[in-house]
Amino acid sequence: MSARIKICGFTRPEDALAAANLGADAIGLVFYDKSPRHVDIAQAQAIIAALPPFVSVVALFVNASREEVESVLAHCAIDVLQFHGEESAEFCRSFRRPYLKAVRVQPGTDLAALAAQYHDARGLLTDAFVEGAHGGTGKTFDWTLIPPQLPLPLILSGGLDEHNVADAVARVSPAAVDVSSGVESGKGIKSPSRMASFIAAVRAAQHSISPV
Ligand SMILES: O=C(O)c1ccccc1N[C@@H]1O[C@H](COP(=O)(O)O)[C@@H](O)[C@H]1O
Repeated sequence: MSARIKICGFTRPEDALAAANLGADAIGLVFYDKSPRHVDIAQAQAIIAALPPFVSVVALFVNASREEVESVLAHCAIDVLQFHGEESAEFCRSFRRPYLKAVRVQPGTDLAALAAQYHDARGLLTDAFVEGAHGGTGKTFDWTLIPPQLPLPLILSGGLDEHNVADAVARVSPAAVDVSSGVESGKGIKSPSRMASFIAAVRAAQHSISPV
């Protein structure tokens, strides 16, 4: 299986369209108002309207209220929810949508236990633990903290970029990778050339692991 690619934190329709045209499988929209990549519903609708068919739209939340999540779902064509805070499994599954649970990994994080807790998630998304931040920091973490066998698909994120993603794919064999800062020219502004290099690096790493 080739690693699927999600690029997160779009604020402009033209960047999301460029990502889709370059081959991204999914784009992420950040509904967290403390993020420099935050979008409101009108911005999200414009970004989604620019996309071609068969590109998944992921809505990212950090400890949002039920009403906030439901409002986004009511107004935007969202395929997958991504929860980046301390949301319970019960809360995540209550929307009856595919969801990803993000975990900020540090020594002692029990990923196997978290995979059991969020067993109905579409994947466990591993990000770097950075004190005081919920994600999108551009920091990597120690990938050896990821157990070799997890009962959920692993989505690797945290500080990935065009220079380290091939190594990450070769070492961790994730089901998918997720990147935000590492393909930007400024906060919330995605660089077409960095996105192209990132996607090419993932594909090349995959090809060297399984050439057919
Ligand atoms: O992108 C953000 O601003 C953000 C804010 C709060 C929580 C998560 C956020 N982004 C997600 O963080 C990871 C890692 O991002 P990076 O590549 O290290 O910048 C990724 O899953 C983003 O979707």
